[in-house]
Amino acid sequence: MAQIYKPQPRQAKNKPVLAQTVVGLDHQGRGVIRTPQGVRFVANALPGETVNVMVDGKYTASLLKVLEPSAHREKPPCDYYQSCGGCDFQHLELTAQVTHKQQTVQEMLRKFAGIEAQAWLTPLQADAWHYRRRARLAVHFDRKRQQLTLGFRASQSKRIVAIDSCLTLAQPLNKLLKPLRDLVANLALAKHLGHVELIEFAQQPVVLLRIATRIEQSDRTQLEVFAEANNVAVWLAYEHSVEPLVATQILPQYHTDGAMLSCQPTDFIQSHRQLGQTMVAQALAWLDVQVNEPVIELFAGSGHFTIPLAQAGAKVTAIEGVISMVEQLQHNATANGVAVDAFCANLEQPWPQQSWGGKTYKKALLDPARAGAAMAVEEIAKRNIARIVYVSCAPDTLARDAATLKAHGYALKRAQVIDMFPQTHHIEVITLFERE
Ligand SMILES: C[S@@+](CC[C@H](N)C(=O)[O-])C[C@H]1O[C@@H](n2cnc3c(N)ncnc32)[C@H](O)[C@@H]1O
Repeated sequence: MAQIYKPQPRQAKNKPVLAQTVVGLDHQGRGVIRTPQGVRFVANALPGETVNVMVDGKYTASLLKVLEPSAHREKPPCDYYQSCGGCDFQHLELTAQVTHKQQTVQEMLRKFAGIEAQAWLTPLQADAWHYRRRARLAVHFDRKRQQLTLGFRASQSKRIVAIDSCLTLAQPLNKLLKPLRDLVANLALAKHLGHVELIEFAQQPVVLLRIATRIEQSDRTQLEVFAEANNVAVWLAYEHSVEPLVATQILPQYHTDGAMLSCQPTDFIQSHRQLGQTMVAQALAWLDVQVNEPVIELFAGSGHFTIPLAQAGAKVTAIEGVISMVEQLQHNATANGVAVDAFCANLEQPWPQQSWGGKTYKKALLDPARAGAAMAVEEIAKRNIARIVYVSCAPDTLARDAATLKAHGYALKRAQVIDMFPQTHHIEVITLFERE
């Protein structure tokens, strides 16, 4: 047989294996080590552990072996844990997760705002498994192999990890994973599907298909059979609109503290099936709302805090940036027999141009997205509002905004972690600021 030259596969560059002690945990839940080249962050490593690592980036190293484990290390119960990008804290015992979350907020407030909370309340916790009421599943149809993959993205990657079950997903959604995959694989639509969302609502779960084309009748029929068999509502989200598969389908509903609210399935809802309501009750208690007191609520969504505030007797002015959510909030107020002034505005802009910007408010409640509320806290502070409850899902922007409030004479009276995202490093915290 003729000999031909075959190139050898390129050897991966030999990188040294280092034995290191983990000296801390960063705000993304990664272990911190000090190597001769500088600080590196190591996913899955815990403080106090001795580990073998390989430096694989300017700021990162990968964990090869745990030589001496931490007393807080747990065996992750999920089969997909090493590959799926959804959870990153299953290897850490739950109490230690929550302690770490509180310490992270404390450190950020100290470092970026020079602030200590006057009191830290015991963290609010509920189910730590099967708690998530919203999930986005990635879909890929391999045309060559005629094969469908439905699952979560791998960590830091576009790769999809096919999953049959998820330990953090609410059970009514978890049960849908297998039948949903079988269904989607048979749809002509599978090739045009952006992704699929599963959302748990009060009446029944919603399966939301993000699609780029109109659907064929054969797909429609299959989806109707699936909806009936699994007691779910199917909704279709196009680029600029969302509609139910069945025209008579009513809007989904969710519970808030003392009320039932409707929303579009594409609207934001709090991710923990129990702690959403708990958090509203806590915010109302901390605001200590009095009857007829003027309260401004920012980043109001479809009324999750607004309606209970109005039910408690406050005269609420609610601001939200998405017009359809403002309309929904108004509808929810009417349906629950309360009056609310709701306005659509971009809260990154100053308020003087706004009709509601010139009114007097005694108290404020804000629940921004991760970007925080830089402009809104400037505006609140200028108005001499006595008491502010700020709910945050990002301690870095909370610390930045807390610095603004401190500069205007506010003190951080109380803070409390709400464990809204167990088994992940994500943090939710509720804070109370008052003028000194
Ligand atoms: C974390 S959600 C909270 C929603 C609501 N408070 C709840 O509990 O369901 C943040 C809300 O702020 C809105 N939002 C984000 N950026 C905004 C902006 N620049 N101006 C006004 N609203 C904004 C979003 O549309 C979303 O409804």
